[in-house]
Amino acid sequence: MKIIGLTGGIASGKSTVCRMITRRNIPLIDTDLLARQIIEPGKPAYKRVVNHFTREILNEDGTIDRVKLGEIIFSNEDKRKILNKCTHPFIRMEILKLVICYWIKGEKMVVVDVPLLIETRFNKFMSSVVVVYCSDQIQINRLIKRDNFSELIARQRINSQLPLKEKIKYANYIIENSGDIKTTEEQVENVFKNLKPSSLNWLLSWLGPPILAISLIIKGLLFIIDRL
Ligand SMILES: CC(C)(COP(=O)(O)OP(=O)(O)OC[C@H]1O[C@@H](n2cnc3c(N)ncnc32)[C@H](O)[C@@H]1O)[C@@H](O)C(=O)NCCC(=O)NCCS
Ligand SMILES: Nc1ncnc2c1ncn2[C@@H]1O[C@H](COP(=O)(O)OP(=O)(O)OP(=O)(O)O)[C@@H](O)[C@H]1O
Repeated sequence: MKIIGLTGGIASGKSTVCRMITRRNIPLIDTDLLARQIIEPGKPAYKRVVNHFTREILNEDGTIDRVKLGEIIFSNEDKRKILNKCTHPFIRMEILKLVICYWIKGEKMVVVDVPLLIETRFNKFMSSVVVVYCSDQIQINRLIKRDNFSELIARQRINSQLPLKEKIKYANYIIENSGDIKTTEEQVENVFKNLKPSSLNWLLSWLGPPILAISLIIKGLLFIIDRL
């Protein structure tokens, strides 16, 4: 199975492109959604996050106030690193579980939408990397408009990630999303026509998920050994 990593910058258009991908009946794993699920009360990362960030980040009903947590971590790099440490191992495990489910179902391709694909070096586990790109000015304008941020806050959030100009260096395919939706849709069509696995390719890439699983298990064991 081919595992396609889709990434980009904040508000560069990943979700917009993902909607086009799911309309093509290609399975998609949305890591922003996984990140939301693993910090729900009772879920594995919840306790870790609350221990580090205190009950100050909780809503009255005990759920994590995502707006408050966002304000803390996007204005403080050390705190952002702490949140990443609390959440990323669990997100990786959820991705792995879903990839294996799709593999068992016999899917030939799965797209994993990971905003921090390059920053976390998760791109190494992907068959191909697709970067959704747009110009700096358009990225900031779209972010301000969508989330109602001031320019300062928008810049702070953009600067918390590797610049898009750096990310495209790791891309096998770039989707240029500075233009209109129709132009983006045409590029999505072309990229995924190219990525469609041939039968021979499919046979070879069948080994993808087990290799991903073994690599992540080794990484987990090394992490545990390091902490002993
Ligand atoms: C900080 C949180 C609570 C903010 O939640 P909120 O609902 O406001 O935003 P959402 O999750 O939809 O993220 C929006 C975008 O912010 C960017 N972003 C999110 N987390 C991070 C981070 N740790 N570092 C840099 N950018 C990030 C991504 O581009 C993402 O697409 C949430 O993003 C979170 O838990 N982040 C840590 C987990 C993570 O790294 N997620 C990214 C996917 S792996
Ligand atoms: N080609 C386009 N033309 C006009 N508006 C667009 C285009 N692509 C995306 N947008 C708008 O820009 C905003 C950001 O797009 P989107 O939410 O898809 O980005 P994202 O990369 O998923 O963001 P995040 O990193 O925050 O999850 C949205 O309001 C979306 O409607």
